[in-house]
Amino acid sequence: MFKAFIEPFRQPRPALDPESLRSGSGRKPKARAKNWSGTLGRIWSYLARRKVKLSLVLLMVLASSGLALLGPYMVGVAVDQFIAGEATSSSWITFLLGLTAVYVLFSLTSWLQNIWMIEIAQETVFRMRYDLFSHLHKLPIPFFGKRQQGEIMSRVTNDIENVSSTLNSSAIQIFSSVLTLLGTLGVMLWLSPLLTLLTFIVVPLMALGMRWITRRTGPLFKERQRNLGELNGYIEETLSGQRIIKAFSQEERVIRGFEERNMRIRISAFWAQTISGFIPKLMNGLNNLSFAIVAGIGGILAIQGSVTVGVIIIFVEYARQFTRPLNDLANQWNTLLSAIAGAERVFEVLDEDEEAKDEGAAIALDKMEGNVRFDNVSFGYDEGRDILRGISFQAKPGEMIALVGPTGAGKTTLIQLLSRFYDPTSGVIIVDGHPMTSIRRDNLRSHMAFVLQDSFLFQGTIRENIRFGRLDATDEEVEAASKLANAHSFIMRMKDGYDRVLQADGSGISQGQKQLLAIARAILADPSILVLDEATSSIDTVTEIKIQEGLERLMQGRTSFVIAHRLNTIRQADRILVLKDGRLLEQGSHDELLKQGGFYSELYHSQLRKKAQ
Ligand SMILES: Nc1ncnc2c1ncn2[C@@H]1O[C@H](COP(=O)(O)OP(=O)(O)OP(=O)(O)O)[C@@H](O)[C@H]1O
Repeated sequence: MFKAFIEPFRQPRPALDPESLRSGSGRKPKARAKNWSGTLGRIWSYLARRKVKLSLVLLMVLASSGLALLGPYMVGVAVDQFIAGEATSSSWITFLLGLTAVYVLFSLTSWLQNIWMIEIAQETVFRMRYDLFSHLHKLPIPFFGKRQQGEIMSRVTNDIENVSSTLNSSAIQIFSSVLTLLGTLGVMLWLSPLLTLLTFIVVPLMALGMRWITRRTGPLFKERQRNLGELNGYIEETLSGQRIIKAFSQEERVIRGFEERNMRIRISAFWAQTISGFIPKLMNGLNNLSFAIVAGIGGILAIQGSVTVGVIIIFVEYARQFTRPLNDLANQWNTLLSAIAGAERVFEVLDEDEEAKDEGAAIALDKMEGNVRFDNVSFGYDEGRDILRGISFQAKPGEMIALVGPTGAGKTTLIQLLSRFYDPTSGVIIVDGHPMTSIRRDNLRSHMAFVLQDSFLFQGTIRENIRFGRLDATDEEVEAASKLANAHSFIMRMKDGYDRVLQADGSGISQGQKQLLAIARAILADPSILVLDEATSSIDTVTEIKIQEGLERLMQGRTSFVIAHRLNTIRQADRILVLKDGRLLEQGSHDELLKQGGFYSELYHSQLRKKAQ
């Protein structure tokens, strides 16, 4: 009967998760935090926004930990009263009602602490995620140039998720485990120091046993993780390279490769789990040993009269109870470390300097003529290594400027400066008579549009993708732009027409069609300065003519910078800038440059020869 009341307090002992044993007693943190206190302080600054609720949570944790101790204690006291013959029917009823109240309150306080903490944790990560995402969009382009996209993604998703799950459960669990351990120890010492010593006699054995096992399973789990990582990489690689695999009939070989890797996981996982499977058995065995010691020696002490039966019952229950927080602590500790390391990685990004603010007196131009002058401009991504050297040229409004040169010459870099993703290390870029740095970035970019080789499409309808050029454009304007871009007819042939949903990776639409959409988008944006990156990939002649027509319409009346790969497409350019090793080697019209008989003429003739072959 008493047992029925005690049970609710005895939370199911978590069988140690073999996964968590990879690094000893808990999940191995991916990285250790470098600045513990600083990071904790910053997490606190988020949590502190909900001080009142947080205080309530702490109060509930205190209450539930206390109630978890009170239950077994009341049972012990009642047993002593019963043995001493002091129990009356009214004291029984009081006891039963009291125990029921303790049980109900325990559940209530545990429930409240959980839901309030989840609320606080979710709000905290909501804000962190928001801060991180909005900060990411204020960071300058060089930040992205130096990092892998996947790595940044992992900070917004995995690292934040790590903080979230730790705040949700681990933080409370660690706090309540410490409280329960200290409380249990305190009450036990107060009741009987000797029985306390006997109860805890098995703890060093548990620690030694765990160490012995985890030292063996740790490397096995690591190996399994490595094998798993290898398998995941293999799956990703073979799925993305599916066309090539099929084209070269390599399916069998790929499946054999998978089988080998799959088998390696099977073997390492078998040993890791078999050996770590001993842990719950060991814990159980030692727990029972502790139980037997307390019951045996406690029984002798009870016969001698130095402790009561009630005290033994309390000890037996507490002894069963204290392994839970011990296990919890072991399990949660590394999760906590990993979350702090995750939070640190999030704060690292938050500490990155935003794109420099525009100068106080920065101006916004209502209209841009498109007059661009580079005046002795030099630039390098890394200090001391110039990529562009002393570039000077002028583009008058409406002119078409072509950039040519071998790969790595600096054509894209020049465009990056024009868009002010980077600033020159020396020299100045003048737009419509104003140094570029004195024009507000957003204003400058609003007068520009880009049609790049690999035009980016968002997941959404064709209409939405075109409207990205000007968000307030009407449906009619979107269609008019598409007609000018030569995109309308292929859109209308598609199922759902303008409402056809495109995938972010651009699947379901050809490279040429993507270019036509990008041209429509740029026409809609109606920019003064255009940047075109000519497609290198082969596109069928009909589409190429369409693209060319669309581009010509787009370029009319705008200053255009065209990165050209096929020299015959830029013969009509007003000026061709020939770049080589970051220097402006030659500039002039097609005919002028051919007459000069320099590098351009060499390039042009070599392309002609290749075509003829
Ligand atoms: N983010 C970057 N950080 C450091 N170096 C870079 C970066 N981007 C480009 N570079 C280097 O700058 C040089 C010029 O590159 P850029 O992309 O401007 O050449 P490009 O003329 O456009 O070449 P391509 O025709 O192949 O596109 C190259 O040596 C390249 O390695």
